[in-house]
Amino acid sequence: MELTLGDFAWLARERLDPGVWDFIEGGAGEEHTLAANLEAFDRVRLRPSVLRGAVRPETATKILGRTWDLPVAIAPLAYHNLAHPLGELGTVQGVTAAAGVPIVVSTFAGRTFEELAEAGGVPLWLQVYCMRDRSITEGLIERAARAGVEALVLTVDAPHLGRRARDLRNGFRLPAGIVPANLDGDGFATPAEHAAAEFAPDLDWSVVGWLRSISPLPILLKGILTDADAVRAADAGADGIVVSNHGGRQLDGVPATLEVLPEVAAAVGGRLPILLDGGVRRGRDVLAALALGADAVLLGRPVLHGLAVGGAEGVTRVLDIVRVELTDAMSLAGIRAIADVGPELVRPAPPAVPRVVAPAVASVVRPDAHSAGNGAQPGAPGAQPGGRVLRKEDLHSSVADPVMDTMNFLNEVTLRYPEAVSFAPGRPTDGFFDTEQIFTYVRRYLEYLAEQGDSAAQVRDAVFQYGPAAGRIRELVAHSLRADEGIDVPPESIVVTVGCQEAMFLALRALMSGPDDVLLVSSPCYVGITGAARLLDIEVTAVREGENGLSCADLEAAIQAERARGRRPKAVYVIPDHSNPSGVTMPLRARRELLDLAGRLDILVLEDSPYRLVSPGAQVPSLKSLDRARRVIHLGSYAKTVFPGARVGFAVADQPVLDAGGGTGLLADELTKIKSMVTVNTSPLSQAAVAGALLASGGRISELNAETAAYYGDAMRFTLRCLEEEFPAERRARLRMSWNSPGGGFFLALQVPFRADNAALTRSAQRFGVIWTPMAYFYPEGGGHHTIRLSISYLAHAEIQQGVSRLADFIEAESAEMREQA
Ligand SMILES: Cc1cc2nc3c(=O)[nH]c(=O)nc-3n(C[C@H](O)[C@H](O)[C@H](O)COP(=O)(O)O)c2cc1C
Repeated sequence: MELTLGDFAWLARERLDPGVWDFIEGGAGEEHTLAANLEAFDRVRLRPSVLRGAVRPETATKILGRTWDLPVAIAPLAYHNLAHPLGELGTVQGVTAAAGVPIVVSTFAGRTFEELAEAGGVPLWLQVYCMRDRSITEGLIERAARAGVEALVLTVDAPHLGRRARDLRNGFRLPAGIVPANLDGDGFATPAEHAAAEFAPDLDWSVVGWLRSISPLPILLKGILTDADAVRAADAGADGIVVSNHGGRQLDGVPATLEVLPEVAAAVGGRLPILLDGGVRRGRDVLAALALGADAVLLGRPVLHGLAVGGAEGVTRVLDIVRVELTDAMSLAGIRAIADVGPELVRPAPPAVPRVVAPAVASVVRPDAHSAGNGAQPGAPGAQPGGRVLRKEDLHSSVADPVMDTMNFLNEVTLRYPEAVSFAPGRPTDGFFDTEQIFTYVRRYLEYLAEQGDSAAQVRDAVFQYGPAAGRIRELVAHSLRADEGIDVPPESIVVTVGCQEAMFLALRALMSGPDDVLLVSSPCYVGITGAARLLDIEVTAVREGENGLSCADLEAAIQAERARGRRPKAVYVIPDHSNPSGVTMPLRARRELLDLAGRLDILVLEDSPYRLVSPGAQVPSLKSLDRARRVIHLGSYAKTVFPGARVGFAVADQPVLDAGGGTGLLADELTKIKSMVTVNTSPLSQAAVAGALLASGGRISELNAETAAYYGDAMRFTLRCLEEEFPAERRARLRMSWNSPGGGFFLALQVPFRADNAALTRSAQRFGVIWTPMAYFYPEGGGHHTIRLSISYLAHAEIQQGVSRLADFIEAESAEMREQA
């Protein structure tokens, strides 16, 4: 059961399309003002008077000659039908059932004034945006007045709409069929564009006189934030003002409305009624606003939340909650009637603490059931008002880097559209996992230790205790590398890591020693390496990949260019086999050239190759196996070959390191030192499981994966066949699309004529039930906007077939839309 308006917010979020949720919830800029509105109310402390006998407080109040059941009206909100098909009709019905309070109907209402007047018994006011073409505004006001509207609320803070990042990121457009019911014309689909074209940008105070000249209705000005403007409003003849920052949707950085209220109230000195909106979420917030000088408040987003959750009844419940909370607060504070509320009710506010507001869908983890039910405010699950809150800008800049957020959006889309076929996850198929295997593997390893002569206590400690930082299973890894890959290195040159990600991190930390050091990467590039570089403040230079992976000529040019700028390119990172994300494989000749270039230009090569042994057929020799000059640091992973839950990877770092005293060690020793301060050691239990798998296959991980590799190979071929069938040559040419045909790995790259960004992905998931990864995520220097990454590893044939067919519908629709816009 919903007990607070916060409960309604959570539920609404689950029900609404993410783009619509962001449109409703979002604010301008970095949403500081949006957060400030809420936080200002959080900081208010009330001073109750006890033993006042206030048994049943009276909540009615009189505004502009009319009695309201509560000092609360409904703020103008465009297009209620985004929240519920009933639109404003539901709001009117819901409010009528709850309380006699006015509803301010937006210029952009989705229902006609006539319908609304017919539907309910509460006063309707009209919110007015003044258009460049005043005859439109005049016509709107006349029509509203004929339908019985009782007051005009001119919005004065919107010469155009504020820059709302969420809408821009989402490419938000009003869904088909959502149009203003009381305006003629078109071009409404993108509210910001429409406003820029149609709103009068040059209004001055004379607009009040103009309104007065065309309508006898009371005029309120909405969007006043300073004492000076409040006085001007009174002088210009306004009948009331609304202290508002448009719910944080216009100029980001203006103060919370509650903060400016006392100064405005003092300046107005009772000449006009003062309404306030922005952040009212509880009955006690109403009391706080009244105590600080408002005559009433307007309720904004919570009304849409109620509508989304339960239509008209939802709106009734939202208002009921406000009424119950207000009555409760009045009664506990010893207040009998609204007229008794005065400044003595509030204590001076404690200092501001930044507050978290409902975050953009693009960057959140879904609310869990726990936080949905406990009345927490949206976006701040578990946040304690007054507790320590950190500012993001005070944290390391990497946390605000889009590269760190890329996968969140994908996860969010995947969770939101569980029915969609997803070509996004690069995870291994579950088909070959068997829970019993883990026990078998661990047992196998422990038996091996005993066979090697370890005592019972040593065997026990091998899994129960911390282990050596460099790893316990280095001999087995070395043996397997020799047997499978022809990589012949001593065990001491190996460090067993927590996944390959830690191996990358250690290698970068050790190699990159100064601000001029540069890491070269291919572009597109796996985000794990660019993310690790970002965490370590390492500069990355991207080199465009061709059909055969990195071109050595381009790489050489990039290295020389960096050197010419006084920088030190130290290493290049490559995935030479069936790369993530592009699926590209470097031919043998290119590998030899790369090693030659590394020698000539004195750089190291970081080779990451997780897909080799789960790909069908013979593989091109790895760079490390061809490396005769210890130029290659091989970064290994058992995620695809054994199982990702083990989180076991390794680095082969056999490069000698000389110290100042002339001593020599291996780079692996240095990585081990760093590791001891990062993860101490890789879980011995996980190492035991991986070691068991290595032992079970005599070190030949390729043999262990023969069936798996055949499965992935088959999935790749089947996907390519489905693409051929869906897009025969003629259709492919018409749509200007193409794709590559990797012989293994998990990924392929599809070129499309339209922009394959997050907005397109959302449309694809929502309307066509198919999810993919925008390749642009993987371009460190920007680009890839017309490419899609498809992963084949996780889907059965039937899903692949259905997914490709949905993809075809999506691509047709996007291409048609693109043609229309051209
Ligand atoms: C989805 C949405 C649409 C809005 N549409 C309008 C509008 O058409 N005209 C207007 O003056 N204000 C509009 N506003 C601003 C509200 O009237 C109000 O100032 C704000 O929502 C109050 O803050 P709150 O949502 O924190 O209660 C809109 C706000 C939202 C959230």
